[in-house]
Amino acid sequence: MSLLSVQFIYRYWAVFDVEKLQFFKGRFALIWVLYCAFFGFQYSLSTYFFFTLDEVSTEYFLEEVLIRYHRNIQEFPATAMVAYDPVDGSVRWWNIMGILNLLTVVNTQYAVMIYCGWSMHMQMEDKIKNFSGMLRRHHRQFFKTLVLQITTPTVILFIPITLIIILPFFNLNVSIPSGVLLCSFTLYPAMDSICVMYAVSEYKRTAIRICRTIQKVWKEVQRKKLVRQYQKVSRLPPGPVSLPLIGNLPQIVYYLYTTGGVVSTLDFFRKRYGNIFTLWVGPIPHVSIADYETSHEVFVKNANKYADKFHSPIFREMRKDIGILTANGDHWQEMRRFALFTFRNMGVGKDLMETRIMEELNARCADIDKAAVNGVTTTQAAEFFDLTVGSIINSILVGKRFEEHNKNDFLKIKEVMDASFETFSPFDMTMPVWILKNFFPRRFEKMRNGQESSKQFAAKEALKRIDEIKAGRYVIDENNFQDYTDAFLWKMQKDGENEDYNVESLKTMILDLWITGQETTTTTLISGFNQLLLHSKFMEKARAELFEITENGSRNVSLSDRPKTPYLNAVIGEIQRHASILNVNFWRWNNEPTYMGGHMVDSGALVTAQLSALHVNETVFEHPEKFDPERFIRDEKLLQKVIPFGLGKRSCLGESLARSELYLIFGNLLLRYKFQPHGELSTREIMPYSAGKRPFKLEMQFIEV
Ligand code: HEM
Repeated sequence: MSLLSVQFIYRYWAVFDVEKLQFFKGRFALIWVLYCAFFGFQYSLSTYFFFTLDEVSTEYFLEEVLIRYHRNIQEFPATAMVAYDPVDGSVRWWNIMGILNLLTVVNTQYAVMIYCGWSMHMQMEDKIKNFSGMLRRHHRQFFKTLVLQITTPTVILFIPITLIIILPFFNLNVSIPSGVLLCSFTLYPAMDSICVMYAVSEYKRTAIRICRTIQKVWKEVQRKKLVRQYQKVSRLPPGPVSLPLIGNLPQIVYYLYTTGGVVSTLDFFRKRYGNIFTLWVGPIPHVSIADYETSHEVFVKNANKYADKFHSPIFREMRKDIGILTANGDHWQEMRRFALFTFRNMGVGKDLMETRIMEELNARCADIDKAAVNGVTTTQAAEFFDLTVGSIINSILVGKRFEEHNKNDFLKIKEVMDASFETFSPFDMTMPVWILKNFFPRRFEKMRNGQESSKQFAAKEALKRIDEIKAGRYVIDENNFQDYTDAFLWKMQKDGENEDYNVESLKTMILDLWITGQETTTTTLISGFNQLLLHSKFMEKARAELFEITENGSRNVSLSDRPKTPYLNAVIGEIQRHASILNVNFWRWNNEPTYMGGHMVDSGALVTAQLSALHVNETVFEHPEKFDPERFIRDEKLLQKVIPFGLGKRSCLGESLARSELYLIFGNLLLRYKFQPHGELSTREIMPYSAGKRPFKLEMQFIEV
């Protein structure tokens, strides 16, 4: 403030008494500095002496500061003004003197400025009328600048400060929003320069020139981008008109809103632009293929080209390219090869695995039978299938089954994983990591911790085994691995720990296989029973077929029965087509320009076989919205066009296991029980806006046949 009042004095003399300014030449210019320093010191010393924290003010602010800022006021340097003693109401003169001193400093400056300013306002025009035109303009502009320069801080700085100082006098119980005040204080330096640029025409012209140059450069960049984007777009498969930088986001958001979900939006674009279409998500073109032939041509015939998946920045940061689900390159290849090899050795798709699946199913059915009242058990489908499928995958991975007595272990793993996945929103998946880390640090930490604890929970048994091996209480039988963990640890023992085989990648692999193997199969089973309950005639026909081939249910249905059950196969095919559990399939990088369905797709684009859009393509599946297993009886070849497990190098690793589970669970449950809904059935899509679907809430009754 004293700096501003110096400027007022200077201007005043420049107009009315230029002679006086001569006095301040050379070392006498220091007088201006001394003037400012004098008031500055007075202000600082009075703050230091009068506003030091004492017992009363500490006590007074302790709770308030703790509640508002979560800090203890005694732990950082602070000054405080408390006008009255909160206990006995006596005036705290020491603080009052400080306040009076501040007011004196401020008001002295205002007095000087008001006197100089008012005199100039009244008499300046008369005084400068004989000056040259340019000088007159300069004087006017400098005066205007000074008025603006003092008005701005008065409004955004001094009035709020005065309020803070004055209010304690009146012992008013008001809460001042300190965040807003701090913002307005910090605006001051910027406002000061803007005032000068606004009032002084030379500065104003320069500022406008700089802005115009920036605008020109920006336009040029946009024009080049637009041209490049146009060139790219004209070669890519068709799609809606895209804008620079944001691409088709406005259209995507609009159609998500108007059509009610991701699948209907993709279906809308497919109908409008054909079976292969491009959507620009931000600056990256995403090519969706929604017919079987082109998908096959791209992802099977040219499989090697499409092995690399696109992973969102946050997953790249957290997963460090380890595991299988969110990894690429040599490590991914090795992990996939090893997992397939191990699953095969453990009998996936063969008798050995059938025995494991049936053991789990029998155990669950025993629980159902035990709970039956007059042959009827009512249960949540999610609980039944979660436990069955979770137990299968857990026993394959770490050799531990879930039963009634340790059901809570399973529920805990699932709860931790669900919570972890629910923290990831589409926003987190698209934002660069530095933005999340710097602007949303708590959210970022929550997501990271969620991932870590999911990994820790899923791999708990494997970590225990490592300790047991070290303590000599467990020895791996290399001729008879009990589970995936045995096989992995054996590889680590044999070859030594290396960048592919180490404890961290074992933990990540267990988590990845858990995630991919559990929710997918459960969602399909629940969605399937929901449809069968809605269309019981198909359930009855499938059951009749099963009775016929098992001599009236005198034995279990086995995987070897598959060729003899075309109706059940058709029912499962239709369940998978209809459930189509991924709304959006994983994206792959297109690493070199390639023709797809007659269109050239540039390198750098993302491509996928859009399974959900493919499964509702009416040119392939007539009335796709209808649940109609008999479409596959009428046309046997149509079943090939249902591809719920994807295609090519990154297709589902657990396809064989999942197919066995679906066949044995649907087949044997239909053979053992009749089913009825308990409560309302749903036809509504769950989470239509997310990348994957979630299981229905389905309560049903198991009725002994
Ligand atoms: C009905 C059940 C299942 C369905 C519908 C399903 C579907 C899928 C789909 C669509 C993909 C992505 C394919 C692509 O990118 O084009 C996938 C990937 C994967 N699935 Fe499954 N899946 C199921 C069960 C399982 C099971 C039981 C496992 C076994 C543990 C499993 C393990 C995986 C893995 C590891 C991947 C990633 C493969 C990679 O990136 O290389 N899935 N699954």
